[in-house]
Amino acid sequence: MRLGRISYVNMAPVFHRLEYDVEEITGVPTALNRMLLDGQIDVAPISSIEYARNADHLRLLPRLCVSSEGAVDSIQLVTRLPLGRVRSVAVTPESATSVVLTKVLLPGAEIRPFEQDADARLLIGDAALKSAFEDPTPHHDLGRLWLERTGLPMVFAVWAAPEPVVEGLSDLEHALVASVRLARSEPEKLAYEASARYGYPAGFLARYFEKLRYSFGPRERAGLYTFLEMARDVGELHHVPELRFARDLRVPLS
Ligand SMILES: C=C(O[C@@H]1C=C(C(=O)O)C=C[C@H]1O)C(=O)O
Repeated sequence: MRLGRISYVNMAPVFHRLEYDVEEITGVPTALNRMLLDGQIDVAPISSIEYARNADHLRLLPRLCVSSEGAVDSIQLVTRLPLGRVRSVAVTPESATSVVLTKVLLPGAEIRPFEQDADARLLIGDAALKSAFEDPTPHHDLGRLWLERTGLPMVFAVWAAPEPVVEGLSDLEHALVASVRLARSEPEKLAYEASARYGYPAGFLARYFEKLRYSFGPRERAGLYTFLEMARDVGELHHVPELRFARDLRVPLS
């Protein structure tokens, strides 16, 4: 099975002790989004907005997502201006969901390619973590702004598989969930190993992993639907799809 892996430290808990035979295909979110839709990967964590745009031929893993309830640390809008005065945002090419989240939260701002000058810059993943750690310019955490606006968690990524789904998908999901559980039960080991691999201080990473959520429960699903409705309202989605899960395929047709 070809399994996508986001090239950021946010995947460390999911792959902490993954006991399943997979070929790992690593990339930034927009690269994994494209590879999954092109059929080069069997299952991957992809940007939640990209799932919604292609929901009619994808199935979701029901137990996993990448979300936060409040500050996430790794999705940052960096600007010297007060947010209310930001008229343009240069966005990282690695993100799909957070670009739309920026449009939802700052509907008046123009979105520009990363290379261009703008009032603010949108960073995600390890670049956002590093910037929040090193750059004294004010950073606005989009997970926190989303919670203040809606009272809900923000779902950045979901695990999706193209239909017909690859065999063994629910066993893989079980193995991913077991890895996250084990990671949660030994947070120091997780933080030290992730620190050795990704190069951030272990204590800093331990705090980061506490903010990230991987279980895809009712509150996360409510947060996702709310985000998709708001994405539709700003013209970034034609319609809000039903969330269709891989598990549903097990129900016998009769
Ligand atoms: C929390 C994160 O969420 C990421 C944000 C994504 C996006 O904006 O499209 C996609 C995948 C997630 O890994 C992060 O990587 O920092």
